[in-house]
Amino acid sequence: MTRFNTFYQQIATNRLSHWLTSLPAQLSDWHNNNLHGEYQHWQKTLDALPTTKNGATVDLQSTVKVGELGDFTEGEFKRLENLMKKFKPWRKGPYHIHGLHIDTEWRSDFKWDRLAPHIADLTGKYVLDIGCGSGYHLWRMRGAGAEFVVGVDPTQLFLMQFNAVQHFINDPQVNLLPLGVEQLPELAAFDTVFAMGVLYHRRSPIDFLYQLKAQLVKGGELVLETLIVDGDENTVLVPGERYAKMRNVWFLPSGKAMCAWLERCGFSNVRMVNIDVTALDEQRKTSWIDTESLQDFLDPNDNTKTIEGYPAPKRAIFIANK
Ligand SMILES: Nc1ncnc2c1ncn2[C@@H]1O[C@H](C[S@+](CC[C@H]([NH3+])C(=O)[O-])CC(=O)[O-])[C@@H](O)[C@H]1O
Repeated sequence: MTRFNTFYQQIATNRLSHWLTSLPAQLSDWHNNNLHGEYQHWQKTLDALPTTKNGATVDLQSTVKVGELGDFTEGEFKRLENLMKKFKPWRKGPYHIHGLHIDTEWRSDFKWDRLAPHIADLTGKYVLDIGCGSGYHLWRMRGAGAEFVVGVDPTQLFLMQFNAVQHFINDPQVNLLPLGVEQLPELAAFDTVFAMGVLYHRRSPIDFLYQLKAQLVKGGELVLETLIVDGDENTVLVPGERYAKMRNVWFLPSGKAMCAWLERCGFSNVRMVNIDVTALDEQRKTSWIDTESLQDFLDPNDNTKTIEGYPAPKRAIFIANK
């Protein structure tokens, strides 16, 4: 909880101070009633991570990298690797921690490279990443100059992975809170809001778009990334029980439909800036996950289809202003 106390102190004196009316009660309720069965175990793993004595160099501009190989003794390095493996599956990354390459299932840097040329300059900005996973993109936002970076994600293992990386980078301007988007009050305080890979998990996508808008300052920028299908402004796929073996997938609009939804919700300057069919080098099985990956989610005889026969994952990035 100490980490959240520091966060409360920080926001007490910045433009997020109004969040203090609801956040401490929410997070203490989370801590008292919702901790994952493995939480205490994970916390012990975090506490056992080795510590560097001297300040390490941090590179967040082209990668997420802290320190160098050789900063730790061989024994400490082995301990670092074994402890980090206890937080498997590592889905979003990669991370380079004192020479340890956490080769995650996803190359999240590919997504960052696709969006970076199109977004407003983040220098000095307050940014929010909704559904941030382990927080890979939070670090890249900070690397791009953001002044204060907040991520929210309800999956507690991802909070642990973030805390493990934060243990080494130690940047108080980057924070992850264990909250779902539906738990956010209307903060109207962020210059840029990112919502990537989340819309298709929401049962009410239009309500979701209003929730995102409510976090932005007037004129602020939304960066939304989601799965799309081919079609016109009236095309939306609602898959059956599973899509690419995922159970919680609801709405896959066409690019045109997604733009129309954003406009209908009152966003302006709506544009689709990138379309990309997910390739097998972006999402793949590595030694940092024990589960299946994209290759297993596609039709083995036709990689243009999911195993259920739907169009294979195609993702698009949308930018709009409040
Ligand atoms: N109610 C919710 N509120 C907020 N987040 C949620 C919610 N429910 C689930 N999530 C979180 O949304 C993230 C989606 S993953 C995208 C990660 C990153 N953004 C990426 O673009 O690589 C993509 C995928 O798994 O398909 C997960 O971390 C969930 O815990």
